[in-house]
Amino acid sequence: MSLLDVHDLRVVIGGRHILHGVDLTVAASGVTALLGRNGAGKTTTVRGILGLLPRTGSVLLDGEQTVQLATHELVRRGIGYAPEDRGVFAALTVAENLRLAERVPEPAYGLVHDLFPELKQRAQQAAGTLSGGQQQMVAIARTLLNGNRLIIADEPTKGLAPRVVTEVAHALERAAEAVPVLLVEQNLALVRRLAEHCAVIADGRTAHQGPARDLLADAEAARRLLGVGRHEPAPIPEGP
Ligand SMILES: Nc1ncnc2c1ncn2[C@@H]1O[C@H](COP(=O)(O)OP(=O)(O)OP(=O)(O)O)[C@@H](O)[C@H]1O
Repeated sequence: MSLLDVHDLRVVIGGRHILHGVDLTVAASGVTALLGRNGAGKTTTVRGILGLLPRTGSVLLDGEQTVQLATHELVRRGIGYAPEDRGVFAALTVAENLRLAERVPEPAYGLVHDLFPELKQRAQQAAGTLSGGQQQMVAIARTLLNGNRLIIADEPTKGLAPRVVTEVAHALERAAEAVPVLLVEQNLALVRRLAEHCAVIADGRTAHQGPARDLLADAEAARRLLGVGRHEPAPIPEGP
């Protein structure tokens, strides 16, 4: 079953056609990975889905057309977004960052503190003094507060040390038990561990969709679509 069905998504920026027809199905549970080489159009796809860029095509959320909706309406309909730059307010505390994200009368702090006990311990710490991994946890935690139907996480492990990648992977794995996740990711070890389904974008269109396991097991396809294969990343340990 699918939660989000994107068909023929197109985005033009400054007269340049960035997306030429992206098709993407996000499963109603677990993690769906959005893959592609640098500059393929992954972030533009996410920003198009969220209405942060002018777009055409079809974006069905639970069967309902949303491509005409503004971003704040999509947020109200339950799409949570952890952007690539994390969007954390550095001068505010962890607690203040979370409070600013509250949209519902009873935010799910129980779930957030269960998944990220460190954020409870660091509630009064300025978010700018957190490590990259901890800031990423704030970004993911914000998406979990409001009972969202879908979380979109854009390269949550980018620039993080391997040990921290493991922590974020574990957090995402647990988050996906509560809410379906669309995960933009270049780290194939993380995709292998977390994602059941995947879509690959190349040059602004969908080049492949299917079970993540099948793509990662096909070295020739992975090399052709993702430019990887000879330097397999080390597996991410279970944990922590
Ligand atoms: N605001 C913009 N103005 C002009 N070109 C843009 C803009 N945003 C993205 N692009 C171009 O669109 C293409 C796709 O960019 P996008 O950021 O979606 O790729 P990506 O797959 O997310 O890449 P990465 O993995 O490097 O983040 C790139 O060629 C990029 O230079």
